[in-house]
Amino acid sequence: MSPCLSLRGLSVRYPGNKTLVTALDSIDLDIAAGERVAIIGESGSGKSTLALAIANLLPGNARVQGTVEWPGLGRKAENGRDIGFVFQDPSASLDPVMRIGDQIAEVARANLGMGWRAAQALAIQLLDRVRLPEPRLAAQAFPHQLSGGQKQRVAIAAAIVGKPRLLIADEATSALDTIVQAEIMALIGRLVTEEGMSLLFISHDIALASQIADRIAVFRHGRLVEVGPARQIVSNPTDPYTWLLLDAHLGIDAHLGIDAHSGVDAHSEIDA
Ligand SMILES: Nc1ncnc2c1ncn2[C@@H]1O[C@H](COP(=O)(O)OP(=O)(O)OP(=O)(O)O)[C@@H](O)[C@H]1O
Ligand code: NI
Repeated sequence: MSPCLSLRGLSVRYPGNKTLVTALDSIDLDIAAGERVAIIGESGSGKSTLALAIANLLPGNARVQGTVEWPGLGRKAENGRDIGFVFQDPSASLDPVMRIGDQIAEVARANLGMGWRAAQALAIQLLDRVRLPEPRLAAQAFPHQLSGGQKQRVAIAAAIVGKPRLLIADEATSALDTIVQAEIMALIGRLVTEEGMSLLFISHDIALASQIADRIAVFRHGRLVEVGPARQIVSNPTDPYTWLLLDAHLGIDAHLGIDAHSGVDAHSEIDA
C-alpha cells in the first residue's frame, strides 16, 4: 500500500540575523494511511515547521528543499480539504464575533463548495460528533461562551469538515488542564479511527505522545534523530537524546513501566 504522505530530503531554512537558520534538515518520513505518528522534541526542534511545510502554510521567507508527496492523491494536497490542522490555541483559530455553527459552516462552504443550508446542517452534525452538548443550541454560541476544551472541540470539528486524509494536531492539548487534555486526546483518537484519517500528533511531551501514537519520531535541532514504534521508543530508545526526553517527562525509572497503548481509548472519553 502506498503511504498517505511521503517526505524526502525535506529541509526548511529561515533567514536569521546574518545567516540562514536551519529549522528542518533533510527529513525522510512516510506516514501510512490511518497511521498515527507523533513528532516530539524540545522547543525549537522544528516540529511546527514540519507541520507547516506539510500543510503548505510556511511563511513566505522560508526556503524549502526536498519533497512532500501525497502518493494516493494525484494532485496537490489542499489545507482544509485534504489536511485538517488543529493548533494549540483554539481562540486564535476561531473568530470571536461569529457564531460557532456559522464558522464551521463557512469552512464547509469555502472548502467543499456546499450551499449554506447544507453547510449549517453539517456544522450541527459535526458539533455532535465532537460531543458538544446540545449541538443545535451550541451552534448559536459565540466562542467566549465556551470553555477552553469546548473551543478546542469546535476547532477540531472545523478541521475535519472536509474529511481530510491527514489530521495535524500541533500541541493541540498543551494549553488545557490535565483532565480536559485527556478528553481531547480521546476525542482525537476516536475521530481518527472513525474517519480512517492519518494523524500527525505534535507534542513536546513524549508520555502524552506515546498514549496516542503508533510511531514516534524524535526531532532535535531540525533533525530526525530516531523513529520507531511508540512502545519501543518509550521502553528502549537507542538515541541518548530520547532518554533525556523520557527522563524529563517520566523520570528515568518510571518509563519502563509505560504501556504505549493503555492511555487513550474511546472508553476514557468523558463528556465535559
Ligand atoms: N517564521 C520564522 N522565521 C524565522 N525563524 C523561525 C520561524 N519559525 C520558526 N523559526 C525557527 O525555526 C526553528 C524551529 O522552530 P519550530 O517552531 O519549528 O520549532 P518547534 O519544535 O515547533 O518549537 P515549539 O515546541 O516551541 O513550538 C527555531 O529555531 C525557530 O526559531
Ligand atoms: Ni511548535
